[in-house]
Amino acid sequence: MLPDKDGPGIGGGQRSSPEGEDPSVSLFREYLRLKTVHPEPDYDAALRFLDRIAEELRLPMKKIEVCPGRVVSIMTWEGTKPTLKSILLNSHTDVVPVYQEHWKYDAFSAFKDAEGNIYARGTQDMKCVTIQYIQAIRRLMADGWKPIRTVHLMFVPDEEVGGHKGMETFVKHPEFQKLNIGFSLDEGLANPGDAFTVFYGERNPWWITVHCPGSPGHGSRFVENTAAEKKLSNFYFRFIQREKEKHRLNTSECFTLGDVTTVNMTMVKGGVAYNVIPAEMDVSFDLRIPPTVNLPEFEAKIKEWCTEAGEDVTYEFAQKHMNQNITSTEESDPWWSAFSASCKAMNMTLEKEIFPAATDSRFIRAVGIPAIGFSPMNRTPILLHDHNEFLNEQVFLKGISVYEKLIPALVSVPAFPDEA
Ligand SMILES: CSCC[C@H](NC(C)=O)C(=O)O
Ligand SMILES: [Zn+2]
Ligand SMILES: [Zn+2]
Repeated sequence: MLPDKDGPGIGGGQRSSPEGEDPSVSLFREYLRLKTVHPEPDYDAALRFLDRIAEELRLPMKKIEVCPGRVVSIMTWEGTKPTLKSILLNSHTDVVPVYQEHWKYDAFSAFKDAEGNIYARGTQDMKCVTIQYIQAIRRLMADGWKPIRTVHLMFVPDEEVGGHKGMETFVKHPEFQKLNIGFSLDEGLANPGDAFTVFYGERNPWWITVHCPGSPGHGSRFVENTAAEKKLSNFYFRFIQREKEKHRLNTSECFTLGDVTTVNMTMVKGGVAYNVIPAEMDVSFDLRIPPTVNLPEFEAKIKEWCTEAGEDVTYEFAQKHMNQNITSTEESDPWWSAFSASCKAMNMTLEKEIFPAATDSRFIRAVGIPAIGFSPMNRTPILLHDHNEFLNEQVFLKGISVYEKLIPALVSVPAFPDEA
């Protein structure tokens, strides 16, 4: 017996689904209620939920504990030609914290308003995509369709805190090699217009802390060479004044945020009292650098700005991604051609961009696997990490139909000469 087309199959039964609601929406809302929120995500709840789905779909589920308490789980739908390269459908299970006082509803209640807008942390980033993959697979199974290439649904922890105990470590694991992945899909962003955005690369995240030592003393005196005044501000202005990037972004028609460098001062530390000049001030920056920028040259500039600010000014990295691989979106590329043709057949307009922030796709691309960032949400404001994150149920449901076409298109990419 095949799983039911929409609702849970064996052992399922619709759980607490409001009258008349699409079972896919109910499943989505159930997943949104799991508190996989940092700093202490309830990953066990997510694993129990995913175990149940694997049972319903009758798919084997592999679990690999990449770090203590950090499990990557993989459901595998074996293809009829399992030696061919597989398709990875990746999603992260964690979500970022909320400022509950700024939300209209409880951020973990998955409240649905009269317009069908579902409010919860993770509606856009990226619990929607997880459930859309699952429900598309469920429908394809119910139709009796069989994949040629193997499909892996992967669920990873800790994307929101840099992926060190998640995808970054897992791509180096022998179990990752065994998956024999040829092409990967992962998260993208909503698009407020009619089009859908697809991401073929990402800016490199660099998180830097600059240490500025200085002369201490009494807060009432003229003190030379203080940490804050002479060094920190020197460095900051050198850094920011050289950034003409906002102007470049605003004056070029074809640029999006992913094409320019951004620098933001995000943390300042130092000082013990109003009247004690601190012996050191530390300032941290979040830099995002497009794949076209020469990274060693960029770092040389940072070094120079430090030296100009003061001989003893130093810096250290908390995050330094160096790989600049991008995924081909040439029509001659078989993966892209299958992806874009399938979207065209669904009358979807695609806008190709560099992702302005960072996702786990950067680790996938870094090991040489093509990856596209795509969350099928159009006519939706970009609200990831924001207050009142929501997704409309109709947009969500449309996304399932999109994957129902997209997955068969990707698994049907003919064997490459080296796969035969
Ligand atoms: C650099 S690791 C943190 C990942 C996070 N991703 C997103 C999509 O917000 C970010 O870009 O800040
Ligand atoms: Zn995300
Ligand atoms: Zn996020």
